[in-house]
Amino acid sequence: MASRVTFIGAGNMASAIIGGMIDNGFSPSAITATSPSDAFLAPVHERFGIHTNTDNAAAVGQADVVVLAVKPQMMRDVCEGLRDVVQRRRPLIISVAAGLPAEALEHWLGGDLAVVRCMPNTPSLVGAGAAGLFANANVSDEQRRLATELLEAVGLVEWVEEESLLDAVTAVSGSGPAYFFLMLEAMEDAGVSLGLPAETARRLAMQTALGAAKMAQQSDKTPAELKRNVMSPGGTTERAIEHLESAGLRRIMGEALEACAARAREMADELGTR
Ligand SMILES: NC(=O)C1=CN([C@@H]2O[C@H](COP(=O)(O)OP(=O)(O)OC[C@H]3O[C@@H](n4cnc5c(N)ncnc54)[C@H](O)[C@@H]3O)[C@@H](O)[C@H]2O)C=CC1
Ligand SMILES: O=C(O)[C@@H]1CCC=N1
Repeated sequence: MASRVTFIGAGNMASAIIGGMIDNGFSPSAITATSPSDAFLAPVHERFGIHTNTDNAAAVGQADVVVLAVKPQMMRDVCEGLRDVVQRRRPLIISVAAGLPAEALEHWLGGDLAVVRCMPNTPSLVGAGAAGLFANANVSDEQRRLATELLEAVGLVEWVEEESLLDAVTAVSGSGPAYFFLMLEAMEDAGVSLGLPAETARRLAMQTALGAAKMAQQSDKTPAELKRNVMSPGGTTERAIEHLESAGLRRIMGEALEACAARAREMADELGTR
């Protein structure tokens, strides 16, 4: 891709996307990341060989795409500091911040801009990300293709046509890796309680998660059917699944994802954008 991409912020999410882009053949020389402190920038420069800059506006001066990857609480100040250069240059803006509406970002950046809101996740770092994207009315088909190309370099891209659905995407896939990491922790602990060495239990749990996800992706059966195929009548899996169901796992997952989406809405309210 010939486009020059500047990341404002060089933390977990920016590093995950940058790493995935480079693994997928994007040129490090077309990527710049910014942060107020060199302490954050030195590791990403060493790791990825990209340009770095402590001056956000200078880094945006050459960019075709600007990825806003700072904490939501900092976004307003960051955007207002970029207003002049963004209005001159008019790059495609892609925000990965949870909660913040495209309209607020556009307003803070001076108005009338093409803004894509993206909710990615950290497995982007290993090329297995999942991102939900929403485009405001100013985004052209060409810019949609550009955003798709950029995010597809690090995984699955799903566009949503209603912005409010990004809160649901946050609940399922944005925060989702943490639920599976929790599950891995719990399965390792349970394996250790049953006598396995911790490393063995961890490797078995990780490979099982990977295998189950791959099977679910590749099979034309639903997860419910695949689950039933593991459950021999009167066997071991049936006993474990009965326990999870009667302990309310489905209800707990539903409540957890609802709490997650509610927090995304609350964050937007706290930042005075709704
Ligand atoms: N961590 C995750 O799994 C996900 C995070 N997000 C979103 O990504 C965004 C970033 O989150 P993380 O990467 O986890 O945070 P982080 O704390 O790891 O990174 C934030 C970065 O912003 C930099 N920064 C702070 N002030 C700045 C400024 N004035 N100018 C330029 N850079 C500045 C920091 O130095 C740091 O490099 C958030 O808005 C979050 O909602 C979205 C999806 C998943
Ligand atoms: O926890 C958070 O707020 C961010 C957004 C989605 C994943 N991490």
